[in-house]
Amino acid sequence: MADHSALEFRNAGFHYPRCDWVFRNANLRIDGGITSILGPNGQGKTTLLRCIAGLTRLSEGTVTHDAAIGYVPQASASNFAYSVFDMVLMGRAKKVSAFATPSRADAARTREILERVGIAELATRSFAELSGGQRQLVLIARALVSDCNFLILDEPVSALDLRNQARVLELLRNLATEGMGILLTTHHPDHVLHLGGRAVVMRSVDDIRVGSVPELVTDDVLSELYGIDVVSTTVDDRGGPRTVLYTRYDTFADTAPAAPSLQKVFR
Ligand SMILES: Nc1ncnc2c1ncn2[C@@H]1O[C@H](COP(=O)(O)OP(=O)(O)OP(=O)(O)O)[C@@H](O)[C@H]1O
Repeated sequence: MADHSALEFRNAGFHYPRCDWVFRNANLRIDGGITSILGPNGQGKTTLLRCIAGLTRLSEGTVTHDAAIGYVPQASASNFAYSVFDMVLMGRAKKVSAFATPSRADAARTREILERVGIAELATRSFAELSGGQRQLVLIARALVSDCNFLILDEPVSALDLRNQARVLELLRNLATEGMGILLTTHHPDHVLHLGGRAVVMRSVDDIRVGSVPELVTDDVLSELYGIDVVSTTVDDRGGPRTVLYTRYDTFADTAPAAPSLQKVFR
């Protein structure tokens, strides 16, 4: 698996028809390893991902990459009556020539990935009848079976219970160790600390920062980004001291969202 793929935005901007810019003047380089995108609701995380994956065309600027991208959308309700096995097998479509049927090797790879994602027992179930969390795991499997080398995931754990969140985080870390590039959006800064690597912080239309997680994902940045007090503390974990985040939910009413003073935090 290649470990040198990079995604690059130059002077990139996007707006929906007859709407304001979602982002503009974005210059970002995202290398292999794990990169997590943080930003408030509606800031443009999904739009940015879709532009990087080539599913949505930029309004200005360029996006370049040399990666085979696997895209995992947010899991949503579905009427697809396909079995889970067939849904995942469809991820092989690019590998199967037109009018050909999937080979034994395609089916074997599908079984292997179902095992790896921990959903082998769902193989014969109808995708339409799955829970949101189960669907999310199936969509991850469908991207992986394409043998991509850069996985782009939109809120991959948003519908998952704690154990399945841990399962997906572990899977992403292992894939990154094997050389897969990982780019994800999340509303869980604690997951970003756990994953390490790099972060993209979407602060405003023309203020998108990239940096290492320790440098960028700090109390001050998070508090100003979400407009609520977030404090980090150190706990003794089995592996030694670990930084964890504590959100002071009771500060909701007295904290202004996204204060302009964020500039000083980034300086
Ligand atoms: N099809 C569309 N047409 C017009 N505006 C859109 C469309 N899709 C999204 N938007 C707007 O673009 C902005 C960015 O949306 P996007 O879904 O990328 O944000 P996000 O950061 O992923 O949000 P969330 O965290 O809530 O998932 C929002 O203001 C949203 O209302």
